Amino acid sequence: MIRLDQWHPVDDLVLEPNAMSAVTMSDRNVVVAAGPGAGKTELLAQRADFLLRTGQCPYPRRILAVSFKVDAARNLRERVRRRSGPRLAARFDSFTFHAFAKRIIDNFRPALTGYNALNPDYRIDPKARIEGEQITFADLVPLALEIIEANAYAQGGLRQTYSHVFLDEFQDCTRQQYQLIKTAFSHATATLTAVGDTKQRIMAWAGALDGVMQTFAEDFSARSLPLYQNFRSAARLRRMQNRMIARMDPGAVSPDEELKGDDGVIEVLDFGTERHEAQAIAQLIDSWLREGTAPSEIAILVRQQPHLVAAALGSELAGCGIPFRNEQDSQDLTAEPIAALVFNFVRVIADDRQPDAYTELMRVAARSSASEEEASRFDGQLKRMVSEARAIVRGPMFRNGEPATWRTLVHEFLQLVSRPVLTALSAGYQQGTRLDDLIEQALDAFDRELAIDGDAVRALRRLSEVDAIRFLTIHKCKGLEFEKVVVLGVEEQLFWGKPIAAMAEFFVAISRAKQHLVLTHAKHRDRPKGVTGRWDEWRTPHQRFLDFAHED
Ligand SMILES: Nc1ncnc2c1ncn2[C@@H]1O[C@H](COP(=O)(O)OP(=O)(O)OP(=O)(O)O)[C@@H](O)[C@H]1O
Repeated sequence: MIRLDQWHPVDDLVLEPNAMSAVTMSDRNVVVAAGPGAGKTELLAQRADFLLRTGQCPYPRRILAVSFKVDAARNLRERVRRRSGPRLAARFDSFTFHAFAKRIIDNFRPALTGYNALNPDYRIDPKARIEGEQITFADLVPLALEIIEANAYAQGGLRQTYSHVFLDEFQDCTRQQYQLIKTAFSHATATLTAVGDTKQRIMAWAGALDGVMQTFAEDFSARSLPLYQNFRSAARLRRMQNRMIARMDPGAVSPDEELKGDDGVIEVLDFGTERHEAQAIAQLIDSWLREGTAPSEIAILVRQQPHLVAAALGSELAGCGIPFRNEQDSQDLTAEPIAALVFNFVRVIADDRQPDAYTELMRVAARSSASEEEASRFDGQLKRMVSEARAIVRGPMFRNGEPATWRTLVHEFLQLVSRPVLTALSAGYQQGTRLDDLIEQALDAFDRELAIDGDAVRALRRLSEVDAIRFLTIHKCKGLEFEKVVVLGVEEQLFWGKPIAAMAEFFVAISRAKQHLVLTHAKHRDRPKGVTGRWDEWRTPHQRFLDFAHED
């Protein structure tokens, strides 16, 4: 532990005065409002380090951080681990609102009564609620709230556990989520730090509370500390963001002299059809990769239906052998330890130059070994299984794109690892059919990728977080950043709805780019096969948004 005056920002980061005050604030709630790339998430990571290292969060108490998306929660957890090391980071719990609510339900489930009572092995299913047996994601926060409101033990437990609470992307907090935080912590000893940007408020349709940052400041007597920097984007990109800010929140505009410079690229590309668009963007991506840009630093953003809008680009990239991940379904899945285990096993079988995957496999799979002798026996069994499986997939009878064989091999491997080890991978795996559902989802995701070109190694690269470029909806890209961003389809037919909401989404999309932003539109997009709902073939560029790209 170090004294307060001995603490310096980790990695020698220079923090602007308000950021430094927010990071080192000892006993007051704080709300930090700032634009994209201002370092709000970084501020939380630095604050975690300050609190843990100086003992402001005294052992055994913990810090709770609540985000909206799985990726954002993981991002923050990893930043704290990198900054503070695993020992201190072990007292940092970074959850999504859903995961936080589920924890409360799992720990205090007997407090739920009547229609809300749940069996110990209840399931979560997006489709429907079945009394006692199954709830939907939308039920998680209200049920957790009911527990906290009614049960003094639950309330006391939370308050004793957490001395500090962080709220990331707070502008998108819904009424129920806010109520949960307020009920759990308002009269408590916990100190709260909320960060957000009202211009990035993109969840209004899902009930994000209007003016929640202001409400929080009043309810929690929080000190308001705005930030002014943008550490992410190059000058040209910042000027574009600034032109949008002038429209969305004139008071937050930066003075021109702070945004001078020729750094950064913005391109607006106009195409006749989605096929021309796909060919040109695939070529552009190919040139970026050849120049040395890492695949994980390239993102394709689409407002809605990325699997349809970006389908032509997906085929074009597959044709060029460029791995990509459509994160409509895989983003949350790859964060699951069981999916990582399944993919690592297939990786080791399909490609024998994967020492890291093999080591990871051993690390996870050998957990049940009680003694060295047992570990070495397990090691032998695993080696034998891997070499037999490799022989099968390299044998003359095996066609690479044959999903059934891969499934059998994976199931044999999981059996060897044993059920208790698998269920110990994550707290939720003991419950209901969650573990088996995730195994099936991982295998289905692999099958889908395998069906593209029948090549298991490429299928895995597409599922990887490092080797593949990412296709994301704007909602999924919140809080993330990339060197190169392509916003596909800046068209009236995609950016429809309430103008303020559509503008906020466009703002979130363009502000993810560090260096290079490409905005596209096509005049015509063929109706994809099998789509019977609304689909406009003829498209109009969203001129108002595209105009922000042009310097005056
Ligand atoms: N004080 C700092 N000095 C240098 N770099 C910083 C600093 N703070 C943050 N950064 C870097 O700037 C980038 C943006 O930071 P961060 O993601 O925390 O911004 P944010 O405010 O959460 O953005 P957004 O709201 O757009 O998601 C990151 O790459 C981060 O590492």
